Amino acid sequence: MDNSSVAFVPTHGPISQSIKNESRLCDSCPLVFYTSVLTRRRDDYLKDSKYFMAVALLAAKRSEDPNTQVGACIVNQENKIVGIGHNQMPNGCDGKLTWARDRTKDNKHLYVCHAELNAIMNTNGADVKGCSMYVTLFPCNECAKLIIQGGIKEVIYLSDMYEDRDEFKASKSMLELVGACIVNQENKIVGIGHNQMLNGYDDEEAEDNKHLYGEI
Ligand SMILES: O=c1[nH]c(=O)n([C@H]2C[C@H](O)[C@@H](COP(=O)(O)O)O2)cc1CO
Repeated sequence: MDNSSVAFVPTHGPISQSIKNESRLCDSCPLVFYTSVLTRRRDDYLKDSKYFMAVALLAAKRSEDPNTQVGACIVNQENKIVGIGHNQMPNGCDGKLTWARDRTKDNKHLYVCHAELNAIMNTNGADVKGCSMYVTLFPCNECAKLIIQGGIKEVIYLSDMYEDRDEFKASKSMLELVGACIVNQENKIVGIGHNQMLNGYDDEEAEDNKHLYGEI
């Protein structure tokens, strides 16, 4: 028998009990030969887009912001993660600056480094050109500039809670100017791909590929 396609499962424990009917005992060892279930590819594995957004969500958990935690995960064209970031105070300023929101006084917005900026800075020298960014909150106008100038081809985001604000309208305009928009109204995940970097990735294709972003 070709052992490369066979999984061994101990005869004791709940799993062996549940599969016994489909199994036969090995003559020479106290293991159950189990060939029919554990050699099949499972369908319920974490797909790429969900995994990368989950990484962004996990990164967000590291943020000390008392109001909004944001995470970002940059993925290259080989589907490898090249940068992860969350919103945080600049290095060395931790605990020394206010997290207050009120813009009329000393406030966090003057200091905080956004998740997108940190993800780009955390790439350890990797080029972000042609990469995709998974981010838990739609990028502001300043982050959109970084994304565009860095050559990131696609932004996939979860929340668009500040969509009515001017910074976010400006951000969307800039990203739309350089790319194609993919909208999945149902689960609020939207991708914006930069046309010139996606080689013929047009609106129709984008529409067809909506399913790629799935549910998170
Ligand atoms: O794209 C973003 N990325 C990002 O990291 N942030 C950070 C800055 C703040 O720490 C926090 C937003 O705070 P608030 O929701 O209280 O205004 O999220 C905010 C945005 C959107 O402005």
